[in-house]
Amino acid sequence: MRPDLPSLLRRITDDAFAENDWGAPADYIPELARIKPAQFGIAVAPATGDVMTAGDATTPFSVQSVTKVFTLAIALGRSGDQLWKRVGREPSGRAFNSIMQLEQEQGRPRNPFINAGAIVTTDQVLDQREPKEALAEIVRFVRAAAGNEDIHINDRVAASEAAHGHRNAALAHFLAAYGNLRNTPERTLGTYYHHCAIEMSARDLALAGRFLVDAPGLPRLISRTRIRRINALMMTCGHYDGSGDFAYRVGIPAKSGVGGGILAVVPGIASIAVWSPGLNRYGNSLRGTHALAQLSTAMEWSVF
Ligand SMILES: NC(=O)CC[C@H](N)C(=O)O
Repeated sequence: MRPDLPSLLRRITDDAFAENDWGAPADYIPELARIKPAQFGIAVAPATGDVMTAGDATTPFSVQSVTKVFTLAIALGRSGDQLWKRVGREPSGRAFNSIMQLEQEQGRPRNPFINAGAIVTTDQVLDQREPKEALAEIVRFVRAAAGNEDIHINDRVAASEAAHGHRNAALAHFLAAYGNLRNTPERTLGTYYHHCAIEMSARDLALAGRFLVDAPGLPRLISRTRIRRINALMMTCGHYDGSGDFAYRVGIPAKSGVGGGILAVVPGIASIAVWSPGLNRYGNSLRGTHALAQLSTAMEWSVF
């Protein structure tokens, strides 16, 4: 028998706080490095009924790479399958910020969820517009999905990343060298850092993820075909070189970010967000991954 969800969320949260090993926050973005690791929040937004939360579920955090899901939806909405000429749909088997593969594969990133692929997606969303117009579109989309007009970009986090963004700058320049960037590396990177610096709580993120659940009555921001495809990419590529292990342990489409957030989707059933800022060796939330494994096992939510 499946357990009662609110008490399961409380139990998962108690288990997280009983642990000693929280992992380490991202150290290459100074504004994120100083966040206390021992924090944990979880939220489940079911297809029908109210959102349920436990732990630090209303504390805002930097969603970082989780925004790649939203920018992908927007890029596909603006230019459809044209995007796939510039970026692939295969797992990379490499770290999110790997440079080597991009050179080997002549500037066409493996997928839209590694940094190189997300920089291309951002460039596509930017089109020939001013960065602030593209950012306004991204923030509007996220606010509409979450139903919260207060969601915003933390400029300090964006500036902190820009000041230390040598690897991303290298990736953007590689892309430009292979003719796979339409805007200057500086403009595209500035836009990319700012959308990565969107801040919201686990509760808001779970609500924002409902557009990928595909159930009657939920906000319909993109077509069903696109929902299915974005979920497929989240399943295969959402955790970088940890994607196989995540599918094995959790078994649902999900996207992580170095701010410690993970957005996960149980198709037709619920959107889930967890946040715990300490990361595992793949750069994915350590306690967050563990919590999702507990939740999907107890609820029998694995799609397999
Ligand atoms: N995995 C992540 O969340 C990485 C996002 C971060 N902004 C970066 O570009 O490095």
